[in-house]
Amino acid sequence: MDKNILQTFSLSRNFGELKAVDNLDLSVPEGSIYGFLGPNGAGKTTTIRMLLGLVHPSNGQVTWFGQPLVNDPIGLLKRVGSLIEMPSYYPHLTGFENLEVIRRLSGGKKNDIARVLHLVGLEQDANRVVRQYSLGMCQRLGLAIALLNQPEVLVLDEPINSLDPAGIHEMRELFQHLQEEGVTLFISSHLLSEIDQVATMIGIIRKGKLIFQGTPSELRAQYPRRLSIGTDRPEDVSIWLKGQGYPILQMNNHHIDIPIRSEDESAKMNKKLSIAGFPIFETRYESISLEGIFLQVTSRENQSGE
Ligand SMILES: Nc1ncnc2c1ncn2[C@@H]1O[C@H](COP(=O)(O)OP(=O)(O)OP(=O)(O)O)[C@@H](O)[C@H]1O
Repeated sequence: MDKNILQTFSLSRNFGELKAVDNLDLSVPEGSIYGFLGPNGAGKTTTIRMLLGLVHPSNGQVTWFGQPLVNDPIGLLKRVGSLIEMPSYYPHLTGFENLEVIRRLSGGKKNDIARVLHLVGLEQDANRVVRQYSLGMCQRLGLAIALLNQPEVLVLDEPINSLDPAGIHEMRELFQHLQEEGVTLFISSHLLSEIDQVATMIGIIRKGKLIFQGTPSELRAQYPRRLSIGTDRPEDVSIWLKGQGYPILQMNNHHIDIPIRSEDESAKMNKKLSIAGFPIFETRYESISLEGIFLQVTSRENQSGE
């Protein structure tokens, strides 16, 4: 897992005044499932387009398999499969026939189709027309197309977006299956919860900048705890907390959760709440979910930023 299959060095892209991607240094280890995370508009798609040579960087560079993309884009990208947006299929043709069209165009081998249908678990439905496919099945067909030329890496932009919970679950299992088959996966998402169970590496971007890169356990270790505050006046308390610079992780009729880094910070917060005179019936200092951490990291950047 030490070798990096993909790296970027100070990768940047400006659109006029906007720094859509700002000095990004990504390292994607071979064999990993890399979760590339960020809120909407953070710059994920622009980054992915640069990785695939579809958009020119304003600065910096991309290396695939240790070689600069610009040196041999065709040769290097042959080894990379991608799914950026839902491909347009022929709805009146079957899944198999849609794959056959692409295979012929790309000059692949006939038995490649059976291989990819098996990989994505679409064998049973291969002979149904695509207009009868669910969204999840369409996504899997897209993956099958991306896998046709036996890529060593798959780059997927928001592949789980808008799938139902069962579809999300199936897609996660598929990612793990592909990883077991030796494929490295680079997957973007705006929701950590979609891929936190399968990602072996996480990169988080916010406003074009990389604000975290590491394993899920490193992320967890960096942002370990939250304070759950019990109160009958959650609205007032949340306004006050925001004024103190705290993002709200979660709020309901009786509790507000905020991120807290240490017991000391927790004790200070207890004191401040009491001085402010809010009716607090309990405070609990507890573990935080990865999703909570993601919200914390991205919203903290939001406050300290522009
Ligand atoms: N061709 C373009 N011209 C001008 N601005 C652009 C262009 N493409 C992207 N942007 C801007 O760059 C920023 C990053 O967009 P990008 O699509 O990369 O983000 P994203 O993280 O993929 O978000 P989403 O998940 O919403 O697609 C946004 O502010 C977007 O409006």
